Amino acid sequence: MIGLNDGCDVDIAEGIELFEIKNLKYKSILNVEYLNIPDRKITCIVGESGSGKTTLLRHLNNLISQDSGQILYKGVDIESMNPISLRRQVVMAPQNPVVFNGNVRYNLIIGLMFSEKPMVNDDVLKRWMDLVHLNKGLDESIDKFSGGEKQRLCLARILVLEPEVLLLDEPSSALDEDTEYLVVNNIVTYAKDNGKTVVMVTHSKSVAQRYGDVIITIDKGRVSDVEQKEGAI
Ligand SMILES: Nc1ncnc2c1ncn2[C@@H]1O[C@H](COP(=O)(O)OP(=O)(O)OP(=O)(O)O)[C@@H](O)[C@H]1O
Repeated sequence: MIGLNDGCDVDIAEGIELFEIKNLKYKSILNVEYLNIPDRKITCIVGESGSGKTTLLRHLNNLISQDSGQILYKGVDIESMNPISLRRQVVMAPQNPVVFNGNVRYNLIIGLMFSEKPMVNDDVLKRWMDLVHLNKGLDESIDKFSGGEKQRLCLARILVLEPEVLLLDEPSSALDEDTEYLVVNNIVTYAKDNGKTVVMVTHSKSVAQRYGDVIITIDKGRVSDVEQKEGAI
């Protein structure tokens, strides 16, 4: 059942905090006193390997629950929200792509099949594939896909769902630099044009500088820096 506090109908002004994190502690991995993530902006999370970036991202759609503290989404404590309702609005593309036996079409629509959203036709699927520069046929088997192709397939599967918030964990880690820029550029452009919020973990400082409205640096589980681009918010 979708609860009253599921955040679906709450409309907030662009740039106002979409997520607010207060005194979050998780094992010895995360210790975040305060952090906010603005609505309809591109927030990049950077930091050394093992600093806690993925763990922070996984908290935002309640894939992990904090030991203490609070995360608010549109002012609502996510612990009080129906997790399914939350994850329909806040969708994560994990670092290691998950693919399913079958063809490209099946891999693209499998998320839709479990959502309450209407099915889309092949033309729409092809448009999402173009957006992530995946030049494959919908009937092709994914058996022989490279790591980078699987990664783009997974990104397209998330985009098909058109969620309010895209949590992207190293979305271009398996891509060469040129493809990385093309794909990230297209996703960012789509998000900006359609009022979506992106929270992206990236190893690439240049990607963060180029696309992030806000750049959050995590160091040993703590927020060590928040850079806000001039005029971004
Ligand atoms: N479920 C868990 N239980 C215990 N330790 C964990 C768990 N998940 C992650 N860790 C540890 O927490 C730390 C942070 O992991 P996390 O994956 O969040 O880092 P990261 O900054 O995303 O790293 P990378 O850039 O290498 O992906 C690491 O030391 C990791 O080994």
